[in-house]
Amino acid sequence: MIEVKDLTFSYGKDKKALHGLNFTVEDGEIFGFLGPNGSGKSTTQKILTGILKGHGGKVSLFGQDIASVHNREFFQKIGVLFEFPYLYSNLSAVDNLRYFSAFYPKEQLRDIGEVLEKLEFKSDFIKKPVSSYSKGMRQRASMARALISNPRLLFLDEPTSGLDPSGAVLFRRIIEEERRKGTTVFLTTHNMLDADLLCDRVAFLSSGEIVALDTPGNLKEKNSNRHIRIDYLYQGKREEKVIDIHELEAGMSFLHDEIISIHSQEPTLEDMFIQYTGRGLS
Ligand SMILES: Nc1ncnc2c1ncn2[C@@H]1O[C@H](COP(=O)(O)OP(=O)(O)OP(=O)(O)O)[C@@H](O)[C@H]1O
Repeated sequence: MIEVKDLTFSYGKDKKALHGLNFTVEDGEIFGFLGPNGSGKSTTQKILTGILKGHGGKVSLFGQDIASVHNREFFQKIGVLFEFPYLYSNLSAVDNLRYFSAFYPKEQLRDIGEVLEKLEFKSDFIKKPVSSYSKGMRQRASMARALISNPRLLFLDEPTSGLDPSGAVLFRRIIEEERRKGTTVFLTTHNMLDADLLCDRVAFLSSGEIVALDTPGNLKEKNSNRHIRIDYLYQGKREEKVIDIHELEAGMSFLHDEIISIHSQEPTLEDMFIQYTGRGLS
């Protein structure tokens, strides 16, 4: 679906933002693109969606080189939810969606009411201007804009930002539903939970370079120290012990009266990111 080969980009003469990225995103995959501020995520996303011109290397979407496509049909297959505001703030959610729907063939469109309902959009706000919405309602309207055209490829930038926990769960469910339908998703995020729960594979970006690319499970497993923490009671006192997972096969060979809990100390995706890049995600 997406093929990126030796992708470079410079802002002006001396500001090199991307240093030769190589990756592919398969059809129907949720691909996570993770990196701290300034690592080059937006630059990559803008190149992939045709907003930013003048890159080096090759970027193909749907088997076509992005540098040589100019037709509307190509971009009609793409849906985007970007962080910068791209809704008309003086229009309501419905009027925004009606306006943007006009750019797509009728048979491709979803029903505006159904999409807003799926996103649990509060009905009192449907006709109020976007400028009066909370961040969460704005995010729902933006997601509706991304989904209204039934895209085959979705670019989502921080989709759960500004949502409360139940809103984030709802959005993750919707993104998974899209995957089940066969939609390919390119997800840019700082949110490690989203990346871990949703992504088939993730790329870690640092200073314009991909420093790791694999499934979240493999990234954690490859680097796991395979330790287990045991909390237990001995002679009326609470104690804690960290043992290697293989020691467990010999049983609980230390003195104890009662085991309280056992936790595997698997690294998180964020631990892995820090290990690969030496930096956190903020
Ligand atoms: N318009 C611009 N002019 C000059 N330099 C830019 C411009 N936009 C981005 N850069 C630089 O390019 C590099 C990559 O920036 P980019 O915005 O792609 O990073 P990012 O990972 O998306 O960061 P964030 O998480 O803050 O959005 C940074 O060093 C940034 O300062």
